[in-house]
Amino acid sequence: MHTKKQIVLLAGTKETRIALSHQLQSILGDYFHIRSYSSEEMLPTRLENEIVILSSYLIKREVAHCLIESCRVITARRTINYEYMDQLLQLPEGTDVMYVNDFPQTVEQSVQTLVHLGIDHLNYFPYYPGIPHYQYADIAVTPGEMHLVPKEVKRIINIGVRLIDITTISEILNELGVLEELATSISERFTEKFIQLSKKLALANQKALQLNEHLDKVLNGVNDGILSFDYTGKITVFNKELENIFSTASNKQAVGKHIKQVIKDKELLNFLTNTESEQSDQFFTINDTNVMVHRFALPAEKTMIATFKNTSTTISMEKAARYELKRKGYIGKYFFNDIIGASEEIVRTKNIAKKLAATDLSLLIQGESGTGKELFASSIHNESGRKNGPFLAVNCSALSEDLLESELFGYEEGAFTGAKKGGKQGLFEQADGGTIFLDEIGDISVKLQTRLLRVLQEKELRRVGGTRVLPIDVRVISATNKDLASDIKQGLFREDLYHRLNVLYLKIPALRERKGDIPILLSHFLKMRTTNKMKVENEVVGHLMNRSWTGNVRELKNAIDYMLAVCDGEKITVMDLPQEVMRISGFERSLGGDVIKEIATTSEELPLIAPNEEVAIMSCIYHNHRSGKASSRKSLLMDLESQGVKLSEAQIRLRLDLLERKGFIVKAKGRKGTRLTEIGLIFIKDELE
Ligand SMILES: Nc1ncnc2c1ncn2[C@@H]1O[C@H](COP(=O)(O)OP(=O)(O)OP(=O)(O)O)[C@@H](O)[C@H]1O
Repeated sequence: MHTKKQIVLLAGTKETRIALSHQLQSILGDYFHIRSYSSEEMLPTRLENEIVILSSYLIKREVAHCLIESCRVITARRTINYEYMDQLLQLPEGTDVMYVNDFPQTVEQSVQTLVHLGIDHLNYFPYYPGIPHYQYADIAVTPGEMHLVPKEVKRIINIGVRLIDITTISEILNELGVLEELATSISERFTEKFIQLSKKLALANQKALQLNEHLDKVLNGVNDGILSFDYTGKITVFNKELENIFSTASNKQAVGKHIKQVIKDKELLNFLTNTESEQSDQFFTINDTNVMVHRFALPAEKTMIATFKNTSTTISMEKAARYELKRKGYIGKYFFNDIIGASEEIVRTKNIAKKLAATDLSLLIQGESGTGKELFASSIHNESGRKNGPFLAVNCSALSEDLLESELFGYEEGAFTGAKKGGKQGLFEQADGGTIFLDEIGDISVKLQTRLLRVLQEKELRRVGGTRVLPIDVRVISATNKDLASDIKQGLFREDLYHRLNVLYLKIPALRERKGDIPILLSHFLKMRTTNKMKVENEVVGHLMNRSWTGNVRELKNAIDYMLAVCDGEKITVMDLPQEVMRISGFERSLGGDVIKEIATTSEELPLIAPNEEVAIMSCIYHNHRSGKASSRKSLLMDLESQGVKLSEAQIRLRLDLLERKGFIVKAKGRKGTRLTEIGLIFIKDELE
């Protein structure tokens, strides 16, 4: 049997032994048997008559004891492993790197080899264990000696163990007497390696080109102008939008030029190039286009970047976004100007509300039903920093607990039977970046209170049936007409939630506390509802003023709508008042003469009964009624006189007419005389008590 000739490889470390024996195996393995040892592991005791290859002259002394003179020793010259060179070639020109190896000599040799091979675009700083001083760099390059790299280094490039060079390989082949035979295939093998490396680099280059083209498209596709230039002032990016703003012929022509050749506006140039200034945004008008310029530096790249935002496009984009919100109904309809009233109470409340709008804190609005809580919530949103975001109003008492939960927090697909495919966004998610108005918050169940508390605390939510946690940025304005403090005492409302909602507090005054606003609200709602110039009888205003308006402005608005519907022509008379207004206003009389004068310009001059006269007449009719007598004008004249109220018969007739219009009495001719109605009876009994 033909036995293969042997070669022995002696190396210092195990890693070198493996790498070099692998290299020799791939070249000579078909012809020779290769044994390998390292001094780090175990060396053979004695080598005789062998062809021995030493990995480096540095190990000569270490291995001398096992080499007999009869051995033919070849010390390998080593070179870098081309397979990994692409990593170095891809580093930008002038990059600082530390070159790390085990000894000063190996470091020096390797760096020299790299430079000779043309990999000379990097700044190499030597490093080996025990080096007295060294220059630090973020990147370390090492031929497999990763463990020697200082810890603080950010990136390590392993270029692999240095391999035996082609001259040593030739020497070995020569020694073995096979140089002629194998020279061609071996040099082809080396060439193949170079081709592989070139291929790798070409591919990387191609990828970089593709990426560049892609980035070019992205830069030219964006709506903003983008400019970048290096610290010498050379323009590196000048996108299409910028070409439009500056009306330059082609953005390609600007790239490579000095910034001063392209931008002539001194103030803009100064803003872009002044590295001392901390200001990063400034407004400019360039060729009639208003732009907001934002600049920032990339110090590591020695580059300045500036973006140019066309403000009119931004405004129309904002308008489009607002339109979209409006289409969905997610917009605050009311502004502070829509809150009508000149009373001290409402003016003060509006002033406080404007201040609260400037903050981003949760707010609890308290007020009776119909006082305008939603009006205030919407106005606060529209005056706040969130005004361009959505405003969503939810009436918490209008929905069942489960429905309200899924409406507020949304749900994932399959959360419950009937859940929509793909799940559903909740109102909180849809209000992101804006304000959610939770009306009638006092009506939500304890379960929902707990969920809401979590959302307010964590500023994130989980949809019903979901595990994903979604961050949310929503200002919560809640409102109630309940006394939440007493609900807390009774355990109906969580105190911790109350404090979260009630960071800020606003109380809206009831309409009866600011009756002076009634005539203004009346004329406002009339203007809103009709283009006709309506006349209103003074007495109507008197009745409106007398009522306590438990339903507040909403109730007043409804009453006005009613009167407009039933009135004849362009005049609202006392006959048009809704019955309940008539009935109750009798109890709550606090007629203000001034107010009547205010509205008098648009109303018919109708005399009113002075309150004392009204009560006097009504009490006379009442006494007659109790003793079963009818009241005639004549008897009333005498009865009134005895009470010290002096009125002529004609004056009494006029007043009786008015009392009849109010629904307090019914006049009949003859024996029946004037009688009290049910309402009249209630009124006078109440007055006399
Ligand atoms: N000061 C005001 N000026 C003009 N309109 C008002 C004013 N206050 C309330 N309104 C009107 O009254 C109606 C009720 O207002 P809003 O819905 O804001 O009251 P609310 O307090 O939120 O009621 P609820 O407690 O029933 O939810 C609305 O039509 C609103 O436009």
